Amino acid sequence: MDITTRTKQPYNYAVLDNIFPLERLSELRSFLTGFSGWFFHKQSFFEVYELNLDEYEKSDGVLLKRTVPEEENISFSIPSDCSWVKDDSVINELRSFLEQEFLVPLDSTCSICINCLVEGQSIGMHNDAPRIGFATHRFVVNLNPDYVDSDGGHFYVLKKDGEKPEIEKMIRPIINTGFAFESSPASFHAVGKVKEGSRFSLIFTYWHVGNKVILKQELAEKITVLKEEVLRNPTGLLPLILEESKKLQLKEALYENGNLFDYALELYALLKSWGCKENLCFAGFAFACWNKINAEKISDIKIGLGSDTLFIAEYFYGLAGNNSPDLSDQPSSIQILYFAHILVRKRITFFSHENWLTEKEQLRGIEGNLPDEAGYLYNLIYK
Ligand SMILES: O=C(O)CCC(=O)C(=O)O
Ligand SMILES: [Fe+2]
Repeated sequence: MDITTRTKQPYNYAVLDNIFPLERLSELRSFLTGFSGWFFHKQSFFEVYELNLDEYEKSDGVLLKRTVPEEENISFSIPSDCSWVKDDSVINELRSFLEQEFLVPLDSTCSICINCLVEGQSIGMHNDAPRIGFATHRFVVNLNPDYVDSDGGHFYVLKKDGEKPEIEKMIRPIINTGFAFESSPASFHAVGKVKEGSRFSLIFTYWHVGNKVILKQELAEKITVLKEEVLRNPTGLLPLILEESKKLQLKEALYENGNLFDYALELYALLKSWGCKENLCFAGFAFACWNKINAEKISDIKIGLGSDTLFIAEYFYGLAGNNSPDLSDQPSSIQILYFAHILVRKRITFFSHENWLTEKEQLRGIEGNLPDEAGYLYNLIYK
């Protein structure tokens, strides 16, 4: 494999050549030309035909599509001379490349898919910025022999600081060239309209170990459910807090990519689900509001909260204001609250390797003081 471009600007990416033995890709391309099991995938900014190889399993050398009830009497298979795309050796080699190129640890999961864009189709500008549990790194291999510029379907690396995107680099989707990149809020790219023939690309998708796909269920969905549960049956001080939140218009207050009310309530609900004492859970809620509301309003939210709750919240607020607080000599209640705060923010921020490293460093040594459920998440994200 040859690296023809390698850069961190405007985001981490590499342009590649001679990725696989050419015959392998030529065989795959010939097969795809006559393939009929495509899935039409349309979204606001793109329209493509997709072949999701995750739905296929190796069986006697060929790749067989797992049957789904609605397709009981159709079966799709990919011949043995193309089954190499799902070989562990291929998946592991590309993973190692991405790990070395971008200096990140990647999870064992890999998702593989083939895109086919026919005349008139394109993929509009997007960045694939990873939310919790979403893929973080991708390796795209082009599959088009005899490609000429008039075929269209160029791949564009885009830079978007302000309103107007600029073309940073154009890549022709010529067979055995490729593009590897790290998804982030800056990783804008697009595929121009196909003008002639069909444009195929083979895409390997990977996840950073700190943003594993199961975090969607284990964290994002769980937190949503927990929040709904506490709302359905508000006990203790919660009814009062909900009333105060309305007055404070927490739902209207933006926080990261969400609002302050959701963040505060999720923090409360997560701490509660870990079996934390009510005062610690409320301290979580109070802390979350501290930053965004003015001093007089804080006194409103103080109504009803016990002094120990306020003490924790106030103390924690001071601590969290410090960019890299040393948590190791803090009381365990503060460590737990800090960890919950990091987790809840994950749902409303984008994953980044740098943030993950900082968190890992900050949270070092607190593991033994976490409740079981929190310890499980800690291991899932930082181990
Ligand atoms: O099909 C392609 O060439 C690129 C698709 C894309 O946007 C991606 O893989 O993130
Ligand atoms: Fe993309």
